[in-house]
Amino acid sequence: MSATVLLAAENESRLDAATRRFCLRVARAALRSLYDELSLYPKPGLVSLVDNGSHADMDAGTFMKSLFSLRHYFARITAAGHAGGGFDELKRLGAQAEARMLAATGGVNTHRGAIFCLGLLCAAAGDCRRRGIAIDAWTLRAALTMRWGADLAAHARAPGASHGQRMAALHAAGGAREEGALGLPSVFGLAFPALRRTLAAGRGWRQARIDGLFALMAGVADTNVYYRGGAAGAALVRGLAQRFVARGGTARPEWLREAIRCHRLLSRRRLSPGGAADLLAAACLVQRLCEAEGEA
Ligand SMILES: CC(C)(COP(=O)(O)OP(=O)(O)OC[C@H]1O[C@@H](n2cnc3c(N)ncnc32)[C@H](O[C@H]2O[C@H](COP(=O)(O)OP(=O)(O)OP(=O)(O)O)[C@@H](O)[C@H]2O)[C@@H]1O)[C@@H](O)C(=O)NCCC(=O)NCCS
Ligand SMILES: Nc1ncnc2[nH]cnc12
Repeated sequence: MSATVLLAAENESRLDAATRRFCLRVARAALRSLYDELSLYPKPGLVSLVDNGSHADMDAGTFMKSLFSLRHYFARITAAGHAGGGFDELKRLGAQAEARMLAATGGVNTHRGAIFCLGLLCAAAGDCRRRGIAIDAWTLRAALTMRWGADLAAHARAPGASHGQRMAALHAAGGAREEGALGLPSVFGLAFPALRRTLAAGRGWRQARIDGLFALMAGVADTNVYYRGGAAGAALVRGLAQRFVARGGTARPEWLREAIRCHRLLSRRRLSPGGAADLLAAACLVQRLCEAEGEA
């Protein structure tokens, strides 16, 4: 990826070479994080490189097309955060990215939640960089809430009839909008700590992502699950994940067998925790940004 190609449409003339390299580094970390999520198996009901889980209209190829279509977006939204861009600017870039994703996938929504959550994290990284602040989980969250928190709260209250908004009204499930308004609590408070704990215990990146995903499924109001399975489906997903976590997650030798059993059960019921998948990718991005800062 060349910097000129990635950032051609916006900001290019205003960015110095070091900032441009920074935006590209963040964009690469975002794409790798989406791949971290896609390539993980088993993921209950979700698409992976192994199978399509609960989905008839998408497979790993659809996700790869979607991922590729987002490569310019993550660099641009990082640059927008760096330039002190307001919420309307971030929303505009996100809406463009959604349109590209839908064009690339033939109209299938693969990454709407990820465009939102990872986009906000990229913008927050840009904001930290502009202010000369080291990037870590705390500074990213602070940048997000201080810079765009009020607009995100208003965005969460806006009326509308998306799947997410209908589920929020029916089941009091917050979904992506509430996540954004509260500064991505499921990323910073559930998934990222789970990733860190498993890595600190020496169990490796695959197990870390599995523990991160189950922590999210146990704790998140995923509007995608409500949309497909109603309150009973959401309770089933939460209950399975809570049991997996309570038994020690991947610390137990039987974890893989149990995770595959959950995957088969949710796939049979056509339940898909797509919001949790997007939030897992966001937590992977926080981890990757923290690692990159450590190496810088
Ligand atoms: C804020 C927006 C993301 C809109 O959110 P809203 O809730 O109003 O709208 P939805 O159109 O329903 O999309 C929300 C997507 O967010 C994911 N999600 C769900 N719960 C959570 C959660 N707790 N936290 C984070 N993310 C969550 C979820 O994405 C996954 O589901 C996809 C499939 O969804 P869907 O098409 O509904 O499902 P199917 O079952 O396949 O439906 P059928 O095919 O059967 O019809 C899956 O691939 C995941 O991606 C929801 O889809 C946002 O749109 C917005 O306002 N954006 C502004 C632009 C922007 O992003 N700007 C950048 C930063 S400001
Ligand atoms: N791997 C996946 N399968 C289904 N929906 C998703 N949304 C985001 N990632 C997903």
